[in-house]
Amino acid sequence: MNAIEVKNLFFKYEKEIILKNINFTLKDKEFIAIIGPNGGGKSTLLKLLLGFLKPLKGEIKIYGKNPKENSHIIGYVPQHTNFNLDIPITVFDVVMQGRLSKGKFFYNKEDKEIVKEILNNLGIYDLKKRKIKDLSGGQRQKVLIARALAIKPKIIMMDEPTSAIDIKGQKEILDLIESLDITRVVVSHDIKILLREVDKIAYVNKKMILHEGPKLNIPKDKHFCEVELIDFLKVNECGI
Ligand SMILES: Nc1ncnc2c1ncn2[C@@H]1O[C@H](COP(=O)(O)OP(=O)(O)OP(=O)(O)O)[C@@H](O)[C@H]1O
Repeated sequence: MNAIEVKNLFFKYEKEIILKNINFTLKDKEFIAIIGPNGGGKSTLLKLLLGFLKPLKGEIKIYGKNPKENSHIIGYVPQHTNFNLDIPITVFDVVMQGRLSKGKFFYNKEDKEIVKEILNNLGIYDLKKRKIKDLSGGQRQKVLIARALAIKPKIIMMDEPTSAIDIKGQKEILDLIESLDITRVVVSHDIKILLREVDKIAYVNKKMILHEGPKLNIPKDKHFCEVELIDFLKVNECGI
């Protein structure tokens, strides 16, 4: 069974069509990067995959079901810059939200162990008592990834995970995403993601241009260079 199946997907907010005839599939544990210009429809596509928006036409299946029916296996990482820093909440509490999001108000010993293990795996165990507002952008992003992983998802969807983070933090976040042994959908402005072990690249600008692995070699891939991506990369040759 495919992790994601999108067939003939169309979407519009008001009159203007935002996404037109989008088709793609993603297998279990694959990694897709969704790139494209501002306003091209990347976040809208992510919201459709998450079940936050309904297609105008077409079909989306996440592990064989509608996104809403399978929301318990979808981890979502919003942009860390949207985090409300006025709430004096600790790292542990934020990550624990991932265990409590199924109508459960109290955590048990097992939940605590799961959260501890994730904090350890992500190298942020020492931050567990720190307030979110006192963390760097990169640390905050790791906490949001940890929260998404706490639901034990089969698939994780991330919106601009490296935005507003310094270069060292960006590398750490990309390393972390690469190391995850689950299906990954990452919307990004950051073309460095193209140099990572992605299985597919979707360039979204109303329509989608899909590039598939097995191993991507963007600079040498003439076909991909010739399409709109070259404008996006803002270079004359398709080097990154
Ligand atoms: N809630 C909304 N109502 C109406 N139009 C919207 C809404 N959200 C987004 N749009 C419009 O839909 C288009 C696609 O927006 P979207 O946020 O999906 O693009 P994006 O590729 O994620 O852009 P960016 O890279 O700037 O985040 C844009 O023209 C945007 O103005």
